[in-house]
Amino acid sequence: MFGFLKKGLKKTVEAIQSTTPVKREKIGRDELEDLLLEADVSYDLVEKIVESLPETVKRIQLYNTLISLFMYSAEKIEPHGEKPFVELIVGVNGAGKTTTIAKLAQRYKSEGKTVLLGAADTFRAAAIEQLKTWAEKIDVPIVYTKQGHDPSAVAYDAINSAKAKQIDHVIIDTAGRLHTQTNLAEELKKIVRVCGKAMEGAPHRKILILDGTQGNSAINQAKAFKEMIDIDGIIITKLDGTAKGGALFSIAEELKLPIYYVGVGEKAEDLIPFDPKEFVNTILDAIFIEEEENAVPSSGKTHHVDLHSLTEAQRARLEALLDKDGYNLLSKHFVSERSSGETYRLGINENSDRIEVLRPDGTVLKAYKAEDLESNG
Ligand SMILES: Nc1nc2c(ncn2[C@@H]2O[C@H](COP(=O)(O)OP(=O)(O)OP(=O)(O)O)[C@@H](O)[C@H]2O)c(=O)[nH]1
Repeated sequence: MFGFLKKGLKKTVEAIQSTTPVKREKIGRDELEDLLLEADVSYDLVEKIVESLPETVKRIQLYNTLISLFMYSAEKIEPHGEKPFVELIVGVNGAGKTTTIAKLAQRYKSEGKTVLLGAADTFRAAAIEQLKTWAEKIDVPIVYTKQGHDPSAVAYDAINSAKAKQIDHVIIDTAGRLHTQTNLAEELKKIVRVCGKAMEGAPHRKILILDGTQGNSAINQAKAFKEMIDIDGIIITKLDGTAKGGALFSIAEELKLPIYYVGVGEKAEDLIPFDPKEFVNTILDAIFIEEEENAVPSSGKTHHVDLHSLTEAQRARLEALLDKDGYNLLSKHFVSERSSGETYRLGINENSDRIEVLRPDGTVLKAYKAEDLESNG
């Protein structure tokens, strides 16, 4: 799971690292302000975050501030009682609604649940076709009608069909645009009412899909949908395609809604549950040296290795082992050894057979199994 979010935040992490290329234990407020803006956290929120922090900020202090922005985190709603569990998906055209519906359906299927789709974006023929294509691809039933027909009727039929067949989940697509905004609001409200008639309590979740590449500019659009119908939570798509991942902080804070999932690619499996802790830590990993590794002294006798004396193969292996960040950090400090007199070192620990990257004070930054380096060396 961790790897998936990391992949989704790759561009955001790169944006942060363009401002702060070397990881550290503390960061100054000004620099922090720059990197948060670079990651598309909204200006007002950046001010608010920075104001609450001291002049130099430690990882744990920033963690506490950032995590509190996600206090509207998602409760895990377990479908309970009567089937089906009905989800209504709303959002503007192009936000990734159709793809996200397919991803959700795929997720439920992989959990052993049955799913039925409702194509209630009857405004555009292409929307119906696109959802039908996905339904076929992931092999789930779909209820649809002709373009221009009543979308509420589709929602009603979808729920009834699922009730009759004892299907676990119904996911209903809706239009992202109609002739006017008022029409859209009326249509969505009507669909909600009709879902409630088909099944008490439905729709169980009204989910807004936001295009992650829009960053903060998606907030006003989200507020408009929130006013139309009472949205329960958000899914942010296309996180992989943007350096604006920091906008998730502003989105969560401004809308006071949980983020259920994030989309990190175009394939059906590229939808991952949003975990605020993992999100904050991935951002912090781009800035700070990992906290739990702080101040762990090296144990045993360490035999230092000269980076420049490694063979090409060992170097390549080391680079793969330490990951780019670790290797770059090591090389950078190693090269500057003579000028600064302080260097991060690579050591082979004779007692534990570990390879250790040591800070200038002798504490361990990272440790790896020695055999991993030697096997290919
Ligand atoms: N990279 C990436 N692309 C995505 C993601 N989610 C959706 N897309 C792409 O975004 C484009 C728009 O997605 P759709 O699902 O067609 O959007 P929509 O909101 O249903 O659009 P309409 O059908 O026009 O309402 C498609 O090319 C998708 O493949 C994601 O998480 N990552």
